[in-house]
Order: sequence, then C-alpha cells, then structure tokens
Amino acid sequence: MADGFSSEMYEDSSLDATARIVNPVGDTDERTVEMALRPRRLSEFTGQTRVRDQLSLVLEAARRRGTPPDHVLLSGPPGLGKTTLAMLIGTELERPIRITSGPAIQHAGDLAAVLSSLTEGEVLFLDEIHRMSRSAEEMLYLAMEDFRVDVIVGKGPGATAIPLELPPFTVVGATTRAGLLPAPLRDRFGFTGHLDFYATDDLEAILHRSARLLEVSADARGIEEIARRSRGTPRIANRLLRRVRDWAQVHGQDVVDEEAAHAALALFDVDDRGLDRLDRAVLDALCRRFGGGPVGLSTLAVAVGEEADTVETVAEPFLVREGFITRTPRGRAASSLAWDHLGLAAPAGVDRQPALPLDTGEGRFGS
Ligand SMILES: Nc1ncnc2c1ncn2[C@@H]1O[C@H](COP(=O)(O)OP(=O)(O)OP(=O)(O)O)[C@@H](O)[C@H]1O
Repeated sequence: MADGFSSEMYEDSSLDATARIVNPVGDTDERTVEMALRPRRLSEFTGQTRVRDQLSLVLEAARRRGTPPDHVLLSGPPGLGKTTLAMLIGTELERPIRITSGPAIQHAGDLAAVLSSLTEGEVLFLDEIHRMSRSAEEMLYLAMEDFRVDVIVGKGPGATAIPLELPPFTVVGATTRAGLLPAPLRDRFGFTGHLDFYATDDLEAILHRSARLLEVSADARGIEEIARRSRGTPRIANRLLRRVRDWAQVHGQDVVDEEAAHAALALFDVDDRGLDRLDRAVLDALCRRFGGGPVGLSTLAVAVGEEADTVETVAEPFLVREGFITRTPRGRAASSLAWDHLGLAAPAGVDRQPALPLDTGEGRFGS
C-alpha cells in the first residue's frame, strides 16, 4: 500500500454520486427552477452556435415550405440543453410538443398509442431515445419514414396488422448515448446536432441571464468564478449559482461576488477546477495507491467505494476531458496534471499533459 493511503479515506458516504452538487443529471426537485431558467427563443440559447444556427436554418426552411422539418436527433452529455432545444423547436415552429421518453415506452403498443394521437405538424420529443424497447424502435422508424403504423389486432396465428396512416409530424430524439441507437433508427433523422461542453464565457453569459431571472445581483468576478467550476455544463452552473446565492444571503451579502463563490463552493467541496470529492478520490487512489496506474476500472472503483459504472459515467468523462487521466488499453492512468492537482510530485516518465480547451458543439447532417 502506498504512503498516505488508508481505506477509510474512501469509505465516505458523502461520495454518494447522485448527491453531488456537480452531478450533471438533474433531479426532480430541480425541474421547476430549471423550467424557469430555460431560454424561450432559439436566439436566447447561448453557446453551441453551430448546432443552433444549423437548426435555425432547418426550422426556418420548413416554416417557409409549410411542411414539418426533418426529424432531429440531439446527442451529448446530460445537462447541456437537449431538452431545452427540443422545447425551442416546438416554440419556433409554433407547434404543440408531446413529451415522452424511452423508458416510458417499453412496448410497441405504448408507442402506437402516442403516435396515433399526434396531430399534424406536432413535435414528438423522445428523451433517452436509446432506452426504448426493440419492438418500439422498429415501429418508430416505420412511422418516421412512412407516417404509418401497423396496429396488431388479435394474438397468435389469427393476429392481423391494420395499417394506420399518421399525419406528418417531427420526432426530436435526445440521447446521451448516440452510439447505442441502431443504425436504421439513426438514419431516419435528417439532422443530428451534437452538443458539447460549453466554453467558460458562454457559461458566464448563461449565469448572468439566470441571475437576472432569479433576481440575484451578481458581479462579473463572482459569475466568472462559478462558470470556471461548472464543468462546462449549464445545469451545474445554474445549480452552483443557487448555492452561492444561498451563501451570500445567509451571510448578509447583497451581491454574489468572488468571495461568496469561493466560500460557498469550498463548503460544497467543489475545487477551483470544478472537481469534487469523488473526482479527487479517484485521482488520489490512482496516484497514491496505484502509483499513477494504469489500473483497471473495477479496481479503481473498489478503491473509492463506488460502482464501476458510476466512476465510468460520472467522474471519468470530465477527468479525461480535462486531461487529468487517460484511458489506456491496460486501464486508467494519471497524467501530470493529476499529480500537480494533488500537490504531489509526478514520478519520472509521466508525460506533461496540457489542459484541454473546452469544445463548442457542432451539428452535422444525417443522410
Ligand atoms: N444554452 C443554454 N442557455 C441557457 N440555459 C441553458 C442552456 N443549455 C441548458 N441550459 C439550462 O440548463 C438546464 C439543463 O438543460 P436541459 O434540461 O435542456 O439539459 P439536457 O441536455 O436535456 O439534460 P438531460 O440529458 O439530463 O435531460 C436547464 O435549466 C436549462 O435552462
């Protein structure tokens, strides 16, 4: 066991991944406030300029033709604005939007019920579309292509398929795992927009707007500090803003400033690079216990007392993107940034790793 490591360090219930303030997945309690902070027009949607401009073109052209636009697939990590964009598609087209999700559609019959009640030009938002059942997927791509569903009546050898014509409509699918969608379904989307993490100045713009809507006065340094620690994710940025606002209020400060941001985010264990306790526990285990790795995911997960899936989906993407860890065929390895961040000397042979800039999103046209 390497110096400084003790198993108790990682057996800490506060590492519960779902309770993290930097969890990019929203919880149900947040829905109301998230609704209030959603941009109301595409032009108010900050960042992701390529996707926004491409989508805007697709929608405007459809509006001029007077026909529903191609089906739209939005992909990218949680909290980056897929639901927001889906809502905006309905608003921009001035059409009603029907909202459902993959997990809610477990049988083809569930989907048939939704499809058969759509009105002309309606937008059908299918969140987590990769989690639909296979039979529903097959029904969906027929419906997307031919605006038709086959409703099966009866059972066994006597079952008959009755074709049902549907009015033209637009599917907006959202997924965090585009790779899990079967190719025939993916190919039915005429436009695919991939959302990527936001640059800090876009997050600052989002935060200034949110502060205005929440009637919080915040200065530029305070906003900048929150934006820098928000892991490129608007949902996290808005959540951190609310906690810093709480801190300022309780401490009798009228303005969310740099001091309030520092103090509140220290209280919630979000450090100056946006890493929280789970992230730091992963780096700590990797460096102190495994000498920087490479080490297999499941071994690393046991060392931090978390499920492998949690480490892989919650902590790792950000740590990899920021250049703290690399994935090698033999497992995860710490970069020099990880050693530096923990204030430890990197062993000889660890490559100096430049921090990766945050990407902005880019859309692409499907077939
Ligand atoms: N570009 C943006 N401008 C302003 N606010 C944004 C933007 N993108 C996201 N937000 C805000 O971030 C929050 C989360 O966004 P949203 O629910 O659209 O994310 P999502 O990608 O659908 O997440 P999930 O995959 O978890 O459903 C919302 O409150 C939304 O208002």
